[in-house]
Amino acid sequence: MKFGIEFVPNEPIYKLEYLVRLAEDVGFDYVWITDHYNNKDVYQTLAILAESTSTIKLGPGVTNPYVRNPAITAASIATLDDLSGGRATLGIGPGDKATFDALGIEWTKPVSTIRSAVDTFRTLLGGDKTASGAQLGGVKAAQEKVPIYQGAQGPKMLETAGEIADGVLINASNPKDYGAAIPLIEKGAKSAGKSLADIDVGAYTATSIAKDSAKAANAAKIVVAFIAAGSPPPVFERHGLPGDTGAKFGGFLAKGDFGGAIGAVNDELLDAFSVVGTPDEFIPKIKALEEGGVTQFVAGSPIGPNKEDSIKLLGKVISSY
Ligand SMILES: C[C@H](OP(=O)(O)OC[C@@H](O)[C@@H](O)[C@@H](O)Cn1c2nc(=O)[nH]c(=O)c-2cc2ccc(O)cc21)C(=O)N[C@@H](CCC(=O)N[C@@H](CCC(=O)O)C(=O)O)C(=O)O
Repeated sequence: MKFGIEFVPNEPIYKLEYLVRLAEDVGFDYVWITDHYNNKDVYQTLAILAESTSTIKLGPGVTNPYVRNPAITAASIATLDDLSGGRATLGIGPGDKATFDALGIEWTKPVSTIRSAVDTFRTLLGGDKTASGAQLGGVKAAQEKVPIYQGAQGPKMLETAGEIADGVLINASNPKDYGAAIPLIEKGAKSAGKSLADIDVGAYTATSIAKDSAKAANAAKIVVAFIAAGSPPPVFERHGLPGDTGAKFGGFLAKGDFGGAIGAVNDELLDAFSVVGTPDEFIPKIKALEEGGVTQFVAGSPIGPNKEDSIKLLGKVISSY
């Protein structure tokens, strides 16, 4: 099992730099930096992280092909790869509606747009010219092939990821979600003459680890409330949750009733939408994901009540895994 960690670049860069160096020291293999227009710029953040680390692989987790032209993303990734001595990875997803509404960008044909963007990345990062004549001249990726991961949830996106990407990052924390996703990824891989073994299946989980189980659970509740509010009905069905779960949490959050939302998160919801607990409680949960076909466990927000302590505890999990 590989281990990744996710950070949202919305805190002082020196703090993020410290936490990522700590993650590298305790044994994480990947760091993924989220990309939303209203946070710090993902590539400037990654450049700083590249300078202050030496082994951890790093990249956007995930950017999208709408806010930046794919050729600009390819140049940014080639620059990151150059800066980091060949440690760049590229996480690409269809982006989210809230972003495009706020920026007045039309969100059309996400599957075809991702497909075309990945084709452009592979052409430019490989040093070739696109059909429209774009070519990277002043910057070249350090490594032969920058791995491209696709952020995906929907069935078509999952199948596309299996077909065209080297890895997939799935916003899900429970083995039941991978039971549904993996056959689609495998179908896509096979359609491209690959096998599931060629795809790094990343579980982009809502993680919260602490020495005290209850404190770990409490730190995850608000994140679980947002995930529940944004999940489609088939997900609730898969987890045996009431069909109105999304509307219930959507209602709390729309009113700004975060206390009500947190109070309504029970153990069933925590189990469905997060990985929480003490280090000893974490190991069997990661094992269950691995048995379900996950090959990279990504510790996503909130990570725990105290990020620094939780990264150290995750280091214990990694070293004993
Ligand atoms: C578009 C959407 O795909 P999805 O994979 O479910 O998208 C949900 C999320 O993955 C997407 O919003 C991501 O960008 C969210 N996301 C992030 N989004 C961000 O904006 N920033 C981030 O940092 C970020 C991180 C992240 C990490 C992991 C992860 O899994 C997702 C992450 C969807 O609806 N897909 C459906 C329908 C696809 C569709 O629209 N099909 C049409 C059009 C087909 C065509 O495009 O040609 C059709 O069939 O006609 C499907 O896959 O079946």
